Amino acid sequence: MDSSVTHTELAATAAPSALRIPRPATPYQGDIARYWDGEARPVNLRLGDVDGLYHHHYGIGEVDRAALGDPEDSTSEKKLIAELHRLESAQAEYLLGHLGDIGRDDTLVDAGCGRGGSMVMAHQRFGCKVEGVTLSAKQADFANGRARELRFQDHVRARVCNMLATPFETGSVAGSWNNESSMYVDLQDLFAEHSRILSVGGRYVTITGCWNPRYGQPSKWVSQINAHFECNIHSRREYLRAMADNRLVPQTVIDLTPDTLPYWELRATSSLVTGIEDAFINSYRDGSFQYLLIAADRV
Ligand SMILES: C[S@@+](CC[C@H](N)C(=O)[O-])C[C@H]1O[C@@H](n2cnc3c(N)ncnc32)[C@H](O)[C@@H]1O
Ligand SMILES: CC(C)=CCC/C(C)=C/COP(=O)(O)OP(=O)(O)O
Ligand SMILES: [Mg+2]
Repeated sequence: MDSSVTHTELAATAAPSALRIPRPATPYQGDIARYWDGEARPVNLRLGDVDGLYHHHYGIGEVDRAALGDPEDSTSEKKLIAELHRLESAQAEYLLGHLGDIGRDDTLVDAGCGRGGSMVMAHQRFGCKVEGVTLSAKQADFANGRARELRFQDHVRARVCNMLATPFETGSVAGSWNNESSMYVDLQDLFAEHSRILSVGGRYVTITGCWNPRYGQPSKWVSQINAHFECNIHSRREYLRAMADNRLVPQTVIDLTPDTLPYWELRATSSLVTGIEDAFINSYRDGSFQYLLIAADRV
């Protein structure tokens, strides 16, 4: 990304989203739309400024200590931001790697697309069309602005739309995903809509935080995360039950909890902390909260 163009300038150039729904379906969705319309955390914008891929999800993988250099060095903050961003982009690549064989003529759907970083990565990886939906007009405008910047606008499009009621034709989608966005909706409703738009044999993937039924009930840390993001974290059991009820049969379930802890431990040392780091670290460590990838086939 041209380093002279930062997110602020870019957002100013984004044309109004041409695709808006009249209003959210529930008062809660109106609150979530306002949350994301108002979100401008440095931890998200400074990381996205590294290369123009703006994420609202967390990282996985080992920290590259060599890339961090000397903590006393004047460039250490910049290197730390780049490393956190690398881990967040690695998470998106990992999700995309579980979509299976996607061709250039296929369509993918990013359900809860944020500022569109994963959509750009999906188009770069598969050459296909990528449709994104978000409740936030600001996020849709930003994502479409980035797509124009990259001249991807013919293949990457975000719209303001409820992921539970999308305009996509039944059976028209080869792959779809929720990247840290399933905790804002009812899972039966969510998987019914993914099952509708996916072709038979299509692939659904989610990376999500979920509370661990072995712990018993949501821990206080999980409650803190819910309050911080105004979301409603589901249990691992609910995911698998709602998928099975909607013709989505898990092909892979991977516990990424050990893989995301290094990201959180590094983030907790940065100047970009938001105050939620301890809740994630403590809940991952005490086993009450898990970070999962689930890939399922539409049968
Ligand atoms: C934590 S962000 C994740 C964004 C993106 N998946 C990423 O990985 O960067 C959650 C996203 O879910 C979207 N969202 C929440 N509820 C939604 C709904 N009912 N319909 C569409 N989008 C929704 C929000 O607008 C936001 O873009
Ligand atoms: C795993 C769970 C439960 C995630 C909840 C959804 C969420 C808000 C993700 C990160 O968004 P963000 O990147 O905007 O958050 P932050 O500001 O903390 O980086
Ligand atoms: Mg973030």
